Amino acid sequence: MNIRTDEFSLIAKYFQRSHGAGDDAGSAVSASSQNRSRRDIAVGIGDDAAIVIPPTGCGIAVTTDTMVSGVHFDEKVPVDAIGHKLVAVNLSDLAAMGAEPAWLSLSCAFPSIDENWLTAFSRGFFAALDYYHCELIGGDITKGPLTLTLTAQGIVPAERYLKREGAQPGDRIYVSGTLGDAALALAAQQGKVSVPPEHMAALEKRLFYPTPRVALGQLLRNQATSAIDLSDGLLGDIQHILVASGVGARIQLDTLPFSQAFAESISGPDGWRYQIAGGDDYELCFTIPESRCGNLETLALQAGVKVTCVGIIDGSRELRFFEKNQACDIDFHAYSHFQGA
Ligand SMILES: Nc1ncnc2c1ncn2[C@@H]1O[C@H](COP(=O)(O)OP(=O)(O)OP(=O)(O)O)[C@@H](O)[C@H]1O
Ligand SMILES: Cc1ncc(C[n+]2csc(CCOP(=O)(O)O)c2C)c(N)n1
Ligand SMILES: [Mg+2]
Repeated sequence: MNIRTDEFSLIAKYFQRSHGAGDDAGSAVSASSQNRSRRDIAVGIGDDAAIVIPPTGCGIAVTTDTMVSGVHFDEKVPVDAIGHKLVAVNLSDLAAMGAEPAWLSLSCAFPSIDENWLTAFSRGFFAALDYYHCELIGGDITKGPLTLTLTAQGIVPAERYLKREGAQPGDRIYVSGTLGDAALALAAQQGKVSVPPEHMAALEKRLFYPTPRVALGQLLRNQATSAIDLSDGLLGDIQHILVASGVGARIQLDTLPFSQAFAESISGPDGWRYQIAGGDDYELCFTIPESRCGNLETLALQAGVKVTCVGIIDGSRELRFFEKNQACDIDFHAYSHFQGA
């Protein structure tokens, strides 16, 4: 008797680990015999809920991010990149807490079943998941407008997680990597700005395949006083640190890190809009006492990314921007879903 409905065969074919993404659903094995890469999963896909066994003395960081067609991606995005980015944006939030990614749950709404789309999506999704040694432990599939929601759980030693709260006057403000590439790529795709064609691929790579700063986040557990990941743009996201910590900040716009492709595409004040207000960077912003800055850049490079000091925390409770120590007025806003709605 064939007891499968369409949803179950889709799960078996595209989301159940042991089958490999895109394999034939007919080769399904029971959930209990899955070859899981993690030993801390007692019950994975296939039961009413998953059961995970966290290490003793650790906290679990839990985060959720949704990606909606037309809002977070459009037809210009390669489908495997949608899978990659869904993992990356969630792991970026875990990185900002100093957590080690572990278990993921995926909820999907599909308007119809497109097997080519599912094959490409699951390829990007599982490649990212394997890279970060995470496991998909469950999810949900329904019919509806294309919407993908991932819940990620990560392990963090109790009391050693990072928070938005904790920045102190005098702390230096750092960002990882470079800012603005993804937002510039999106603006170029939308015809709002023109970019030299030879740089478009490098900029789009940052939009399509962001890199969550997972190793850096864990390294900062012993160093940073506060941290956040940059999804809406530094201008908006740093405000969350300032409000949570009850402090202010001065940012030096001329110190914001940029890629070569960005520098050769746009410069000066025109670029700041993309660097601080475009969003989609998925870099970390964190604060650290000056006394701990000495070997920070070397440590960060060991974690695979450069970090750059872009400002200082003060007691003003205001966010102010400077260019070469001259105050600058900023008349734009970070990314917001309901702006003007
Ligand atoms: N619908 C909701 N119900 C309860 N809490 C929510 C809801 N939406 C967001 N939050 C919580 O509000 C806080 C800020 O959420 P937000 O989605 O802005 O996080 P973020 O990390 O700044 O952005 P991103 O969505 O890019 O990860 C988080 O603690 C989040 O868990
Ligand atoms: C087609 C398309 N339109 C707009 C954007 C830009 N964008 C969408 S959501 C978001 C902030 C983070 O989202 P959230 O706060 O929901 O995590 C940004 C910067 C995009 N990437 N693709
Ligand atoms: Mg975040």
